[in-house]
Amino acid sequence: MTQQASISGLILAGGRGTRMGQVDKGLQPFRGKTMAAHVLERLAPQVAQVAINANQNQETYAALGVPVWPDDLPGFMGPLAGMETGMRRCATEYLLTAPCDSPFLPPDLAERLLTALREQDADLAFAMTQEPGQRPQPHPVFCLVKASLLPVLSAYLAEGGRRMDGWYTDLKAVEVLFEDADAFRNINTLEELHSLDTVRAPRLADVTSCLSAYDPDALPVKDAQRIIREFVQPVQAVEQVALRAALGRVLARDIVSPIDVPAHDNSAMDGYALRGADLPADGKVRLAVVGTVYAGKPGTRVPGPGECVRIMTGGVMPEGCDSVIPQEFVAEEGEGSIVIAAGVVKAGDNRRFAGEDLKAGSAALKAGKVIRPADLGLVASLGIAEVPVRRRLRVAFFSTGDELRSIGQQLDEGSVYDSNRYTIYGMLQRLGCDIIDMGIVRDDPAALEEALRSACENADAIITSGGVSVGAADYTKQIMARLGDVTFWKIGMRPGRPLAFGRIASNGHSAFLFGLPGNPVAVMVSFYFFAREALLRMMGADAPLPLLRARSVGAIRKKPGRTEYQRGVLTHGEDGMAQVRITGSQGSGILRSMSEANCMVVLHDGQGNVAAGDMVDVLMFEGLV
Ligand SMILES: Nc1nc2c(c(=O)[nH]1)N[C@H]1C(S)=C(S)[C@@H](COP(=O)(O)OP(=O)(O)OC[C@H]3O[C@@H](n4cnc5c(N)ncnc54)[C@H](O)[C@@H]3O)O[C@H]1N2
Ligand code: MOO
Ligand SMILES: [Mg+2]
Repeated sequence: MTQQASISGLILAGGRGTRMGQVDKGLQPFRGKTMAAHVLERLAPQVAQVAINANQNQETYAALGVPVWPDDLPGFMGPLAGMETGMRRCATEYLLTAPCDSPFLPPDLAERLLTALREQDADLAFAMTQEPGQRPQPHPVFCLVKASLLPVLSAYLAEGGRRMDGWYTDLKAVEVLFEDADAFRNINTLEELHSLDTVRAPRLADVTSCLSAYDPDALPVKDAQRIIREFVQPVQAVEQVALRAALGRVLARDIVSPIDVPAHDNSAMDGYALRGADLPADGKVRLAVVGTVYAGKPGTRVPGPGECVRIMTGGVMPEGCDSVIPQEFVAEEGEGSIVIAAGVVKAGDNRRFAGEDLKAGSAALKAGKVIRPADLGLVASLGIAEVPVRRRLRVAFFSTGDELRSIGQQLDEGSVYDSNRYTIYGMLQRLGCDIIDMGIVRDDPAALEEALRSACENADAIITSGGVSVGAADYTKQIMARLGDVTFWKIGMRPGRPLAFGRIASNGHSAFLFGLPGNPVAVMVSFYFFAREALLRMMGADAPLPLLRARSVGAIRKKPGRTEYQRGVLTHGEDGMAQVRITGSQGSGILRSMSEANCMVVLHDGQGNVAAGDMVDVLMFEGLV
């Protein structure tokens, strides 16, 4: 959907929440965030900017990253006072209001209200729904209004008017019918809020029940990936950032080109612009040179038949010219004229067309793209200074295990330095997440519970390592299961067999959880093949894992029935073909062979032993986010 540049959004959160027992409605937790955050996520993509009208807890609202405006008028006059403030303060032609307790508002609200308002030349437009067999239900708080009507509303309030549908009796208002009545549903009581929260959130069992054969103790890699993919949900919040700051971020909306690129037909060569009709069929032709065009300095002279213009690469094609002969192909360059031989260039050669790179109105970049250097250049070529990106994903992580020591601590008998927190840090950093490193957590139920709860309350996703297999001192699984909807898998793969996955909740916040196995190579493999895609999905990105094909230098032993990931080094053979050899020992605790590798060989479920010379799939580490 396109952003409506002429509309400001205003979330009405100025009430006192009497029906919710004096709590601030907009700040009530609902499916992992506040209600106001849900409304903001839905409204922001539809308008140029959003503000929140709130008369209490303003700092908490401001943390959502948008301006907070209290009522300009005193005395809690209700939603109209919020609207009045919005109309006074907004910098656009129109204001669109939505209440803070309507987390399902339609994604095309702004577009449809604006279309109706303009088509019917009205002053304001608001939503209306009609359920079968019932009266039409107007929703005047979902209202698009001309900001210039402020004096009308102010006068109504000054006379003591308070009704949402009372102030516009002398104005032209249009009602716009929306099909989905649920989209306008507001949540008035805490019970309603909680019941929706539990009823609507998908449960793991709903997802796993779609698989024809589901065995958590022997789950194929593809099934685990599918369950994870279907269960996680993207964060919705969008922020505008300066172009350079968008590198590595996920584009939230399509970038539509406002101009043709290039803007004019121009020359692809330094040479002479001419009329194709003047090119000789045989022999030679002499053309008079009547001017010079530099890039950025168009000529004024329109060459006639038998004439040409000296032109530089990028120079605007003069009117009437459709071809360019590069200067080195000109047979003779004389005083004020050139000679061209037949067959050197054809009519139309070396001319670049306006809009051949991008046409005005076409999507230059699609939402979901992770922005790379070429994309920065492309957006710059359109003259666009800021781009909408999804907010960064917050990921908390910690290691579990009593044997772990942090760098700087004494390595006493039987202990090991914690390396997983460093590999996980590196992998998350490459994905562009905001990371919260929570250190090492002891194998102690209270400590684990506290760490998981705190992670859950502060992050969108949690990554832990260790404690997900069957060991005696592992409380991790118990606590995870207690805090939410978590399942424990044995995946048909090596390394990385045990994996915990699900969602946990604490104090109204929820977060997706990836409990990765403790072994240092297993943790990386599980991250790359499960967590990576899920986190990218949560970031709103579309970034599939590209596998290459390479010839295996040696034979590889492989059991059919499970996926094996072997560390490899990819080079090029004498014939120029990609070839891969396995690094030494493949034990799942041997990090050195992971560090020496530049790729992983992926041997799929059905595959058996690989003979030297067979082709295999390979995942390159370089360039992997
Ligand atoms: N009887 C069975 N034993 C094991 C099974 C099994 O199915 N049955 N699975 C094995 C597999 S496969 C793996 S992988 C590991 C995973 O175990 P946990 O996730 O419970 O991890 P831990 O027991 O805590 O640790 C395993 C191993 O990794 C070292 N480790 C842990 N965290 C770190 C860290 N942050 N930095 C460095 N090294 C770490 C830890 O010291 C252990 O050596 O279970 C197998 N056992
Ligand atoms: O598969 Mo474990 O994950 O061998 O190390
Ligand atoms: Mg263990």
